[in-house]
Amino acid sequence: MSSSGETAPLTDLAGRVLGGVVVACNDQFYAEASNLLLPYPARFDPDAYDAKGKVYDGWETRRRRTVGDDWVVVRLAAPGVVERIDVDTAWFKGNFPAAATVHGAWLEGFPGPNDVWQLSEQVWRPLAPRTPLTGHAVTSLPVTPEGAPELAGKRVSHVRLTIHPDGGVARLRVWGRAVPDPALLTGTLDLAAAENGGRVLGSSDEFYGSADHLITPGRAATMADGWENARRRDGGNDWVDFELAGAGRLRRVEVDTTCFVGNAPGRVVLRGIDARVGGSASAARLADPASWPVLLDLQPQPDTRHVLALGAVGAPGATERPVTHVRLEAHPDGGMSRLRLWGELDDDALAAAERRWAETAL
Ligand SMILES: NC(=O)NC(NC(N)=O)C(=O)[O-]
Repeated sequence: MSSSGETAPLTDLAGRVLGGVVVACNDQFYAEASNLLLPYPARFDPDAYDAKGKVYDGWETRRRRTVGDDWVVVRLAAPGVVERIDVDTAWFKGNFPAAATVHGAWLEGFPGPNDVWQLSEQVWRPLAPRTPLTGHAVTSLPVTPEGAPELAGKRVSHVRLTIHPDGGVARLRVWGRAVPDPALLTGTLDLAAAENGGRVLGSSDEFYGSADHLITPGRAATMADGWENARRRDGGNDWVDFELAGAGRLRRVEVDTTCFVGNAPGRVVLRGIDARVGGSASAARLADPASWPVLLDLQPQPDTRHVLALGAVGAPGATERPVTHVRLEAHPDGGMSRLRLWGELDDDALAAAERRWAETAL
């Protein structure tokens, strides 16, 4: 899922689909903290009760009878610079927290729940100051130099949401830009993958499913886990634009229509450009993706993972030209579960990733 604010689209770095995970929390008596990261909007069944009480789709702690606050720690799917945090109290109307505070930390390795409990308070730096919440509403907490004097513009691996003093939160979204470890960007990798720094810049239509799903890890379990537009009736075609992890040459392409049985595209076209080339003309070229050179023109099968050597089936020269941006066209419409663009970063793109890693270190 991406969020387009006033700037370029952001990635939900905590999202479960991408690989975010709850590492620890101090209480989840009524409802499990892992629900915070689910991709779909919180559900509510007015008649659902269990042995503990009302069933909620979110994280809910018990009513505190001691001084203190409740907290949850989330490992981000990819390290990144956080720009905004959304705290969604959907359906928590008489039991939402009075306020929330968010901290971030850079934690090496893969600390487990016991490690997190033992962390010194000093490792947690403010990301968003204490902010009042309201019931059944999303409160957006921007990360600003004032509210996050140490972390604005810096990468974190974990965030901690503190609720004051207790209550329920349906969803937590941590919007930002992934900053992958450059040590993981060598060799042949998926240059479109969100965890490698690729992102969706825009799409024609996400009526049934987010285009961000195309670049998440693993394979789709159901059609809900893919990109799906509505049936198109105007003679045009649907599309998704991607910015890659950096400039690179593509070798292999994976066009995965798994789970799209009666609604896969009739034809898939991939186009790509190197936005670094062309000087002042490059902005105009970037703005006109329908004119980018074709890399691949394919008639895919439904419900099939097509793994293709671009040198063999792609357009002439498709593996020779570096690309920074790719457009996926679905003709005339239709859904897909994943798009993988395997290749190598150019030396200068890898050097840029190394600089970004260094600049964003705390
Ligand atoms: N009706 C409720 O939601 N009550 C309590 N919560 C649950 N889950 O039952 C509470 O105290 O917040």
